[in-house]
Amino acid sequence: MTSQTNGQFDRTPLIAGNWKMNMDHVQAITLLQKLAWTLDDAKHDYSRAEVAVFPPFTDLRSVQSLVDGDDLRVVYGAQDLSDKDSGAYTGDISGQFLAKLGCTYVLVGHSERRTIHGETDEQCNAKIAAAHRHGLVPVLCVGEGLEVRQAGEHVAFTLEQLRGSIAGLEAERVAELVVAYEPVWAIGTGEVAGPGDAQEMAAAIRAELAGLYDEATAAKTRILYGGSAKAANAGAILQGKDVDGVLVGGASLDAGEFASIARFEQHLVTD
Ligand SMILES: O=C[C@H](O)COP(=O)(O)O
Repeated sequence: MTSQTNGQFDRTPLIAGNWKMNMDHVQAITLLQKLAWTLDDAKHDYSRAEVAVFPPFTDLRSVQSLVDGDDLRVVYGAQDLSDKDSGAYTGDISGQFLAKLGCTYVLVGHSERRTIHGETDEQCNAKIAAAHRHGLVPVLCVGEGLEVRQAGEHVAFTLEQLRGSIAGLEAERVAELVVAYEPVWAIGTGEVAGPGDAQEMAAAIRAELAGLYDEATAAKTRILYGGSAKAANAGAILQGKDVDGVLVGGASLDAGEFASIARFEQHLVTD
């Protein structure tokens, strides 16, 4: 079956699991092993959907050992990074350390970082630069809260976050960037934006990138949806032609459920 999400632009869908502050390093091994076995059993084709997990920092060395030791195809990243490379920044984690742990990706500006820790677009911008200094691909999270959505200002709000976070970025960096649209009101609530809402925002983000850069660059950026995504709704969400994957929180803690999301092509509604 041809992927309906990325066909003409050859964007490989990304199914990303953000474990948030769940799973210690022992539990991480069990969860990742189960996920890899489930995908292997299903003969998952990773070229049709890339699978990434984002464990807590303290799990990353164990995850690296398992991935390297068992030659797993699942890739991984961290949930945050410092905008600095080293120095007196107690509690912060350098992108240099993440690169050394084999991370491919790093989340930047997740709504929980923005709302709980007060991260600004300027800080996200500096963190994206730090990620690039260390060869990590940033997954930039943007999205509006409920009041903004109810006021009908969700597109303008989200695009402003996008512009602020990527200011000054070169086109080739934008082409490899992953943007995750996560409406805050849909995170961990069971409320899921409709497939139409996800596609509306993904298209608006792509159009904004095309305006800031050019069509060819914007056509390469992968845009994900996040917020109460699960196997039952992933197929519909991923029907959107500009939606190139999902950033999954709660449902990524269940290996079977997350593997089923990665196998979303089975859930696509075909004519
Ligand atoms: O990073 C993931 C998002 O915050 C979505 O979380 P959720 O799937 O638990 O709603």
